[in-house]
Amino acid sequence: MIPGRFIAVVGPSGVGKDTVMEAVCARHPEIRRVRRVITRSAEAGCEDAEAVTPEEFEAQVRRGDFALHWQAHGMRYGIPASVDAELSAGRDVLANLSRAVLPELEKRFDRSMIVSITASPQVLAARLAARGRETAEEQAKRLQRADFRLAEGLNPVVIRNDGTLDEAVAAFSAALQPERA
Ligand SMILES: Nc1ncnc2c1ncn2[C@@H]1O[C@H](COP(=O)(O)OP(=O)(O)O)[C@@H](O)[C@H]1O
Ligand SMILES: O=P(O)(O)OC[C@H]1O[C@H](OP(=O)(O)OP(=O)(O)O)[C@H](O)[C@@H]1O
Repeated sequence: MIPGRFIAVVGPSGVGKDTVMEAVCARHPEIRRVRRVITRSAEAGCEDAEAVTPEEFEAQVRRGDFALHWQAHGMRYGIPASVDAELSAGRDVLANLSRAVLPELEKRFDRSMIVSITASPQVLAARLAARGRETAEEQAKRLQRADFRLAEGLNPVVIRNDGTLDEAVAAFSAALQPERA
């Protein structure tokens, strides 16, 4: 059985990662979206993640429950190691990762793919304001991190999402095809 791919979606806050991933999963029901574990209160109106306290998160780290984990925006994020079972069954999985954790990605999974979603700084600012999930100060902090450079040697598929969502999803779907042909 060929293992599935870990498809990592990355990009600056507000670029549309969650939105694009939701649309891609709707178009490709065979791809599983990973349910992340985050020390963020569930009511923050975000993706369907498992909300835990920092203490619970640390306990899971110590138990080796995560395939990947990282800190960002004053929170901790984890990819459950249970993702290995999906991959071993030949299913592709999709998750939003920090750009900083990508070097670990390729070491941890036999087959991985990086999709880097981009948009102009003006679009990012407008989208974060429209989303209204963070305070103005938090939005400014996220915008400062917008041009974080990916590590050398990675080979991301780059998809622009400053047009319509359908255009970005079509490009994402096309990027998946060669492996799925
Ligand atoms: N192509 C698009 N056109 C217009 N609005 C978009 C587009 N993609 C995403 N959005 C909106 O931009 C905001 C940020 O999208 P989101 O998926 O939360 O970004 P991220 O997960 O990268 O932070 C949301 O309000 C979303 O509805
Ligand atoms: O290191 P970076 O590549 O800048 O990413 C920082 C964080 O932003 C994303 O999380 P989240 O989806 O909670 O934030 P977002 O919706 O604002 O992108 C991503 O999963 C990281 O945890």
